[in-house]
Amino acid sequence: MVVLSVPAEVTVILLDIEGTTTPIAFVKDILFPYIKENVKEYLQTHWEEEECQQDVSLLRKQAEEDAHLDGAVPIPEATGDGAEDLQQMIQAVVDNVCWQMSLDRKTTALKQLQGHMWRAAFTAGRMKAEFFADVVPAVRKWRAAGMKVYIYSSGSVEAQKLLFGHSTEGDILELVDGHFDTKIGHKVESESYRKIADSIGCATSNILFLTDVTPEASAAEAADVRVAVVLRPGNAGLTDDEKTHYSLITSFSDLCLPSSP
Ligand SMILES: CSCCC(=O)C(=O)COP(=O)(O)O
Ligand SMILES: [Mg+2]
Repeated sequence: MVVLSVPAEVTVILLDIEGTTTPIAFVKDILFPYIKENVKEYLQTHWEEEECQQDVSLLRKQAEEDAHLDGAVPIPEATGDGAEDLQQMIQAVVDNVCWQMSLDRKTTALKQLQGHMWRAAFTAGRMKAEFFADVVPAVRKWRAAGMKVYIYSSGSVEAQKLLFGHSTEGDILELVDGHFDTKIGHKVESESYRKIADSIGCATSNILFLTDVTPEASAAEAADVRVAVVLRPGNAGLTDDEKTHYSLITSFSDLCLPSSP
């Protein structure tokens, strides 16, 4: 059943991942536990590698910014003083990552490390990303109708590509015209949506953003982006005011493009 007519000026559909294309349960029960269970071993194995050192530097910088927060975990600078010092530092990174994850923080530092850790699991075929059944058919239809489809997730661009490249629907990366993450700005800040429009080369009013998170919808709307809030099994409930204010869909097939019958 069609419940939302896409405004004629919309040429770009911008998709959130968790709670929109992909069940929250997949992220919370599979992706995130993988990090918590493997972060220590990952750091011990990859510590000497340039990529891992860059991840640790970014986490340390984030920890400095977070110093004022309750329960924040500092990451000391390396003293180069033996194996014990190294193990202490690795433990501090582990504790910092677990603390950030306990708050479901969306920092670029955390998301970058997570993306690098998931790479091994996805490329080895040990993990496949789940997508709601309506997602792939709808995206194919939108693209056939001339729409561009972009992703904007707090998950790093690298992690996004892993999910789309290794999904239960196969490699569906080719269905996406481009990816944005928190490097362009946070999803609850309107400026991020203006920058995304600039980067795509369109007006914000040409974009329809689909998300499950109302503070993200509100930030996008303030930037004159068209918005629909996606209701999926397992998503957080909406207040009555939010239900009245936002266009709501429960499936991508609820969207009717201007030229659709
Ligand atoms: C795309 S990586 C996995 C999901 C993730 O880490 C995350 O933070 C999801 O954020 P979203 O903005 O897609 O809700
Ligand atoms: Mg989401």
